Amino acid sequence: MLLAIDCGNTNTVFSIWDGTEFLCTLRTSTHHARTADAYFTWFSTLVKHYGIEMDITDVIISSTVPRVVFNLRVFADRFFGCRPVVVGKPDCALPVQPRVDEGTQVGPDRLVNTAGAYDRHGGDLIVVDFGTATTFDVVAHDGAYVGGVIAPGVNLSLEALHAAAAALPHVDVTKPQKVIGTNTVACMQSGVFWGYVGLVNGITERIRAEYEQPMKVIGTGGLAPLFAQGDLLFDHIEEDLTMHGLTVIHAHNVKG
Ligand SMILES: Nc1ncnc2c1ncn2[C@@H]1O[C@H](COP(=O)(O)OP(=O)(O)OP(=O)(O)O)[C@@H](O)[C@H]1O
Ligand SMILES: CC(C)(CO)[C@@H](O)C(=O)NCCC(=O)O
Ligand SMILES: [K+]
Repeated sequence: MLLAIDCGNTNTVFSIWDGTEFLCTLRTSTHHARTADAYFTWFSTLVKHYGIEMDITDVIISSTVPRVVFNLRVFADRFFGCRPVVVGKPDCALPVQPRVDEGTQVGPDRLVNTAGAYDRHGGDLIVVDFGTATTFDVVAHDGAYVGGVIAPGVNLSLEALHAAAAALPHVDVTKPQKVIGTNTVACMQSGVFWGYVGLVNGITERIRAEYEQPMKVIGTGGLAPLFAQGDLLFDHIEEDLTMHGLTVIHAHNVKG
């Protein structure tokens, strides 16, 4: 069985893949100081809770936070006796090499999303991921990552408003009843919700114009379904896209 680990700047997600389906998906906050033993205590407790027969032989890691990789390597080695595949490291092969400016370190999560989306949909795609940042990844006809867009994340924008303006409270993102807010919270929610609907619409439209080929738009990340309520933003929404991409890259490395 494969353990796929996706470390974002905010959350780290573990998923167990038995070759056919994901048996469970576990989420914790990302902390570089968490030790291998702490990961295992948390992980084994939840796996037992869900009654899963744990038989992990392989581990693959994608991390946008370089510092967490050390303890995750120790975790894989100590508890599963394996050397993990780490996306973005020289010894991890990608199905297709990215085509970007020399010296650019593309976020591993974007490479993983690219591999997962190309496997399911073929090329000429825009993948929109609502994580700590909102990213747009352009996937070429042959499955290469060829660039994209990085915008501030939804929760980050709300936090920035709260942090910078004394009278603005902390609010959660949601679809507001009306565009014209009649209280502070409703005004902030409208700004963020309709602002991001406009951002996604505007950027995908401009990417399409620049790319000059028909493209499909795939939404992923926890907030994709919420924003899809605002407009026809996506051709598909796939919450497990990053995890799927990890299984694709792992299979590519085992085979290679
Ligand atoms: N299934 C879900 N339904 C509703 N909200 C979700 C779901 N999964 C995650 N979220 C919320 O959506 C937001 C985005 O989650 P997501 O996992 O896509 O990115 P993140 O963990 O915030 O960022 P990163 O991956 O960069 O660490 C988070 O606030 C999270 O709490
Ligand atoms: C943009 C984020 C933070 C999104 O998780 C991540 O992909 C990252 O750190 N990227 C590095 C820069 C780049 O992708 O061009
Ligand atoms: K993510």
